[in-house]
Amino acid sequence: MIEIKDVTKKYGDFTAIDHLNLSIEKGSFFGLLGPNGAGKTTLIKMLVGLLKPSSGNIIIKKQKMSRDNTFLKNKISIVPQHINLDKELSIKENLIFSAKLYKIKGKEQEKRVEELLQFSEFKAIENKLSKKLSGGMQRKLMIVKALVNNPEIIFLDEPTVGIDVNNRRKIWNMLKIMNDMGKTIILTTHYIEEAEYLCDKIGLMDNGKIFYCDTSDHLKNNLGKFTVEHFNKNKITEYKYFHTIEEAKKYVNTLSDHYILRNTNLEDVFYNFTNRKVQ
Ligand SMILES: Nc1ncnc2c1ncn2[C@@H]1O[C@H](COP(=O)(O)OP(=O)(O)OP(=O)(O)O)[C@@H](O)[C@H]1O
Repeated sequence: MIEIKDVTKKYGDFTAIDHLNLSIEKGSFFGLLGPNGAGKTTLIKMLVGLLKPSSGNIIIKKQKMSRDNTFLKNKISIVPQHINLDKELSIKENLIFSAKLYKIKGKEQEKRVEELLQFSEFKAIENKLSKKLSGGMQRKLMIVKALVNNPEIIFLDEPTVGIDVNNRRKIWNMLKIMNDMGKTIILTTHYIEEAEYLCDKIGLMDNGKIFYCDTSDHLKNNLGKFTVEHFNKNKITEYKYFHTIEEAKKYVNTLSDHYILRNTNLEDVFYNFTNRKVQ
């Protein structure tokens, strides 16, 4: 459904995206996981036509994405990193305003807004001004707003950044339901748990490249399902990875220092490749 073909983006002399290739299938929930500055936002902006690649092509539904491809722009939606609500408008008015931008009018507009208010459980507080909502609720409203044009593909740039665990869970549940409804979802995150919980495929991103792309289980199993973390004599943490618990236990029996034996996570995979932490 989405093909990124040898895409590079330069800001002056600086290469933010470096000859990147990627395919994303219809109906998938794809995560771009990487630390600040990896190039995630730049890539998302190119995918939605807000930025032009310096070279290479982005093909969505067999069409080249560009700033003026209105056919494609009607099939997609973006939930940006910054709050894009009109804070002086109520929840319902924000949705109506967004519908108007897509030229959805009359009875169709009423029906769509009503459906979204029900789906999001905002109905009971539909007249509340969006500036009175908590940060988590504002993020949730941004996602609901992105559904107004009934998009096939939704791009979310760090959708739960700075949100407490409780509201994060609520947003995750909503995104799962949207994916179950058939929407293709692409999100960027630097939260390991978010990528692991939501995404069926994850691209590990650093320095403008996706250096590894697979399911969360494959990414972890290829490294070794079990991790032993221990402080060596120089007080430096060393990590060793094992495919079976028996191998891991055999190894810890040889250690005299303090150690932790645990399941491998995506942070380990990322660190093993880059020597850097995601978070
Ligand atoms: N308009 C710009 N001009 C120059 N450099 C930029 C511009 N936008 C981004 N960059 C640089 O490109 C690199 C990638 O930035 P980008 O925002 O895409 O990363 P990111 O992974 O989304 O990080 P974050 O989560 O902090 O947004 C960074 O080094 C950033 O400083």
